[in-house]
Amino acid sequence: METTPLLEIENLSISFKTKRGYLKAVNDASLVIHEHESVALIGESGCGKTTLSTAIVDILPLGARVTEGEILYKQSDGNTVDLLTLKKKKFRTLLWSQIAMMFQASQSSFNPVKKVRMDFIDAAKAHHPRMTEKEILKKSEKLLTLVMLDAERVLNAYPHELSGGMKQRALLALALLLEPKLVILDEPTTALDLLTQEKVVALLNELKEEFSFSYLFVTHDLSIVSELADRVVTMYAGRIIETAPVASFFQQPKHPYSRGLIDAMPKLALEQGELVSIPGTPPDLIEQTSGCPFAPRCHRKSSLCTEQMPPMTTSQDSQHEYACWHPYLGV
Ligand SMILES: Nc1ncnc2c1ncn2[C@@H]1O[C@H](COP(=O)(O)OP(=O)(O)OP(=O)(O)O)[C@@H](O)[C@H]1O
Repeated sequence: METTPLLEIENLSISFKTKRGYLKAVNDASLVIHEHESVALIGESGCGKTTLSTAIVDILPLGARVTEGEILYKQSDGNTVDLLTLKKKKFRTLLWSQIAMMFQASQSSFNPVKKVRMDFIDAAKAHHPRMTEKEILKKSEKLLTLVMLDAERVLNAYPHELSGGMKQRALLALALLLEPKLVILDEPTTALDLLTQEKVVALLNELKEEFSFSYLFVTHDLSIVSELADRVVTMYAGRIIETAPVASFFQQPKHPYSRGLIDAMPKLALEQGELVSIPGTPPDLIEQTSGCPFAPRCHRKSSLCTEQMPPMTTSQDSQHEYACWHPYLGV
């Protein structure tokens, strides 16, 4: 595995201004994505996955503000820039050409009154004005075929003429058009039926091999994580609480929350026996407490847990990083 960092998120905090006060959706999060690496961001609903990933591509929702941190990106020319302080114009040149995204809401990003071909042509022309339409369409056809679509039909269709699954795959082809180095996918398979899900996961793996880019993908589905990720990052209450290589994550999760997620996973749990859900619900992120945010739901907690937030610790074999006073060690 190549270990050159492509994206380094350092001590990132993001708050939403709400009627009840500031809600800290991302809290001091640090995360590295290496070149050619596929990283899965997991955690229950509302733990900050989408907020963190939208910050990378500068599409934070209204009311959200980065209060601290850096997002360092190594550009194709080798220079590193902080995406958070980059001028808008420069940022736009990076977007799609080096960093592409496919978000839950992005199915509606096709222009509803134009044929799909125009989205491909406009995207390519914006970055490569000298590319001819013929060249763009040839490349688009190749990519659409790769994602198992009838290229001619899709390019000549209006978005509403395509099913959800077709649109999702067409978006993937569009995201790859400019050969980005990093692709950010938010719930890439959520809108798809099981069979199409399997195809898309297989396809994402193939595409990664063919184009050797990096993925950051957000998902609730741990079975996809096991098939697609090289490394897993667990978030809870806006914090990153564990990161580990995928095999080690599933075999020996250190943080009780990661273990809880695995035990609550139907497909994986059934093979091993019982399926157990995590009691309770994530905390209100407006009320920040000093201890570990998972403590109220954790069966391993001690008084220390409710008093002090555990620091990020590296496991003895250097495989895991976890923030827990009472991790599962030697399992
Ligand atoms: N527009 C908004 N205004 C106020 N709070 C928000 C807004 N969007 C998200 N939040 C809050 O920020 C926190 C993190 O939300 P986020 O959507 O990033 O979580 P998530 O892990 O991606 O959840 P999901 O898996 O459901 O997409 C949650 O507490 C959520 O309620």
